[in-house]
Amino acid sequence: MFARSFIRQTGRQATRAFSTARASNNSLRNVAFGVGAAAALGATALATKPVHLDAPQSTIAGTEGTFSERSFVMIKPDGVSRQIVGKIISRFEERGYKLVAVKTVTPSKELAKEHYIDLAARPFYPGLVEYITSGTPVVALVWEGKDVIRQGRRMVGATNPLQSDPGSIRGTYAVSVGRNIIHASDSFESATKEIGLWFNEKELSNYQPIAWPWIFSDN
Ligand SMILES: Nc1ncnc2c1ncn2[C@@H]1O[C@H](COP(=O)(O)OP(=O)(O)OP(=O)(O)O)[C@@H](O)[C@H]1O
Repeated sequence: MFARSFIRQTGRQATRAFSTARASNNSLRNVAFGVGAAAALGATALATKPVHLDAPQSTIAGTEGTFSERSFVMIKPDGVSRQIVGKIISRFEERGYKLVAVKTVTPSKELAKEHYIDLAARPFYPGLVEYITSGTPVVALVWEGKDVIRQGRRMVGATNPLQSDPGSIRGTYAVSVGRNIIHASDSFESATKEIGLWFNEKELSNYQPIAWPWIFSDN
């Protein structure tokens, strides 16, 4: 009962939170669009049916800004080789995030290059591809929950572990920027690209963790 009402409530809250966040940005544009639309549809349309330009984005990364948001996280070969996979997974589980997919992958050069394609012009790119394709596998993960992309990045810490907060994953386990243990999506667009690159839809699970009402409810 509690869980069921939570699911209904979280859906409403997510919608509400999303509408609030978007409302201020979009109100002027909506008014402008609404006036144009009203001319086309007749004045009644403007009075009774608000027109929204930006619907929440829904992709393989869930719906941005809601409880279904997903992030792609990868434990890199150094994390696997150092046998801290369980510790890293525990951090996300203990925070309350839902594990939606997990697998070990020994990435091909093509996959590693595509994953880091935005960095192709950087001098460290060839070494980065070598590192990710060393032959030791990575652990590819998808996590789901409220604000998981932003919070995931905070939990991972700054790119250079010497600048990562001490409590973060990189700040706890890493020292060198070239061996920084873990990757996490940095935006909804990146999460969409990365989850789609490493997983197909059928590999992503859909279930309700029993503790979620205790983790995500707002009063
Ligand atoms: N100066 C560097 N020397 C060597 N490797 C680097 C350097 N800068 C970044 N890298 C590697 O490239 C990865 C991608 O760099 P990016 O700038 O996208 O940081 P990030 O988003 O924190 O990292 P990631 O994408 O792995 O989560 C880093 O995690 C690190 O492994």
